[in-house]
Amino acid sequence: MSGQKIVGLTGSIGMGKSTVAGMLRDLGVPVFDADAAVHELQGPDGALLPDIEAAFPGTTGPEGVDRQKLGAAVFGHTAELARLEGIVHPAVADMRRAFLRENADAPLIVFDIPLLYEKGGHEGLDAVAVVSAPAQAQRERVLARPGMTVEKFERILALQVPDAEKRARADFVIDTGASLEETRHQVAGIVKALERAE
Ligand SMILES: CC(C)(COP(=O)(O)OP(=O)(O)OC[C@H]1O[C@@H](n2cnc3c(N)ncnc32)[C@H](O)[C@@H]1O)[C@@H](O)C(=O)NCCC(=O)NCCS
Ligand SMILES: Nc1ncnc2c1ncn2[C@@H]1O[C@H](COP(=O)(O)OP(=O)(O)OP(=O)(O)O)[C@@H](O)[C@H]1O
Repeated sequence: MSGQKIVGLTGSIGMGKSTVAGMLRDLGVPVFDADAAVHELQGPDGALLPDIEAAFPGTTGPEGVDRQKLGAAVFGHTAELARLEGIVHPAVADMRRAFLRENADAPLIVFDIPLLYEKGGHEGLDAVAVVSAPAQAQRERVLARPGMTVEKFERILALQVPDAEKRARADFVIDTGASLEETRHQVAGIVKALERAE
């Protein structure tokens, strides 16, 4: 056995997961970013463009997937979202396996998986860390994003396992409701604890 620890990092929309992933990388922890994998697969020359165009005509172009258009086609539409997931998720799983092979020697690695509790993906994880903040902070952060509307935010929230349930199921909760420094401190503490644990 290598003794390597694999930790899942998750959290609902706008909770600060990407920010925490950046803090982990700053500490030298390799982080697999499922969202970045999706962007690569859907970007210019992305491997999934032909399949997505066939399933959702008019949603791709030279720049890759038009995320506004594809989002409008799937968020709030169960069958369409399931169809898109059937195209995207197996390809992401392949990229995750490749990442694991490339980082076989790291004592601690993190899988940043936005939909860990929604779609599964616990297999092979030693622990799960949930990034969380008060609902009001989440709402303000998300609604400040370009292209976001209250309607879209609420549709996405309805698709996600509630924050309270994520917190209850997690091994670690990282609170992003206070300052970035406070969050950085929590992240460093968790990394230390995991690297020490046998
Ligand atoms: C439809 C797409 C193109 C819209 O892109 P857009 O940039 O507008 O939104 P983004 O990806 O940032 O998602 C916004 C929020 O919705 C959530 N969300 C995305 N996909 C899903 C889903 N399948 N189920 C529930 N929530 C989802 C994200 O976690 C995030 O909190 C994109 O979300 C997509 O391809 N989704 C399907 C693939 C998938 O499941 N990705 C999630 C990570 S593996
Ligand atoms: N203490 C904190 N920890 C983390 N993020 C914070 C904190 N305070 C403020 N923020 C801000 O909150 C925002 C969180 O956005 P981020 O992209 O990290 O969220 P996310 O959970 O990855 O979102 P999504 O799931 O929608 O992709 C950032 O703009 C970040 O600067």
